[in-house]
Amino acid sequence: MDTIILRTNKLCKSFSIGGVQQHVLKNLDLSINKGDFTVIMGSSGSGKSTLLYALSGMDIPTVGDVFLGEENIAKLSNDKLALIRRKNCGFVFQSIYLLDNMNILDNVLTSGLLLNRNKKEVFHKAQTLLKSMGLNEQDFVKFPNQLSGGEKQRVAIVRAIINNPKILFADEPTGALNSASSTQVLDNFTRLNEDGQSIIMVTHDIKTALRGNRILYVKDGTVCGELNMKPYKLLESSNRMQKLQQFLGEMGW
Ligand SMILES: Nc1ncnc2c1ncn2[C@@H]1O[C@H](COP(=O)(O)OP(=O)(O)OP(=O)(O)O)[C@@H](O)[C@H]1O
Repeated sequence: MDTIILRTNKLCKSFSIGGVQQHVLKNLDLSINKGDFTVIMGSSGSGKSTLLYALSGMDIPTVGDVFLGEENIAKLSNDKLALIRRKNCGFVFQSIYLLDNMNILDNVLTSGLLLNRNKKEVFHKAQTLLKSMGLNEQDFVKFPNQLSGGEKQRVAIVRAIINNPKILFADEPTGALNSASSTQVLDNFTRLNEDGQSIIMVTHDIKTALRGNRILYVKDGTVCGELNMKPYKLLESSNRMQKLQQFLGEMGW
């Protein structure tokens, strides 16, 4: 049976601009299963990033609940929320926020040591993960401005997973990358998911979305449709593309 790791209950998010309320998410009920590679799609401005931020505790809903396991993260103090987020959530964004004054290894270690004080263990894990992402030992002492965009994003993924997050959240992680670098980054997401990592990713890019096994479509403040597919490696890509295009067509994309 599927295990639900994240669940919303009547999730609403509104913004007030100049006294005018904009209701972006409206009574949204959603469950995310452990091990899924969930992709959130929808037209520009439909609320994809707003949903991702509410699901991950990066932002607080206006009304409603978000259960991460048993914990309702919509109702926590800022301090408690920050701790829960650090323990359970990893983040990868389109803009790559590495610390420019630290080398690659230190960027990863800084995150790892926030939760694990065993320096030797964190050091070993950081090196292993960086290598598994295709980075060489010579790269470890380089600074972010000495790496390509794709290499930097792979470091950002390592930093996001160094503390074994329950869920890896990604917002357009290949949005700023060229095609070859995007493929490398996506191959790493696929590999992590095959190893059991639950992933929730926002994208407007079909090639990126193909990596998911569950595609959610956001429209009118809610999830108005979903497509379930076999994991990426188990369903041939032309078949996958056809299914996704048909689904997106039905959704009015
Ligand atoms: N902090 C904020 N303050 C005010 N309005 C906001 C804020 N964040 C988002 N919005 C508004 O909420 C709506 C949804 O934004 P969101 O970024 O979630 O959309 P999106 O589907 O991710 O769009 P895109 O694909 O263009 O990135 C937009 O109209 C946006 O202007």
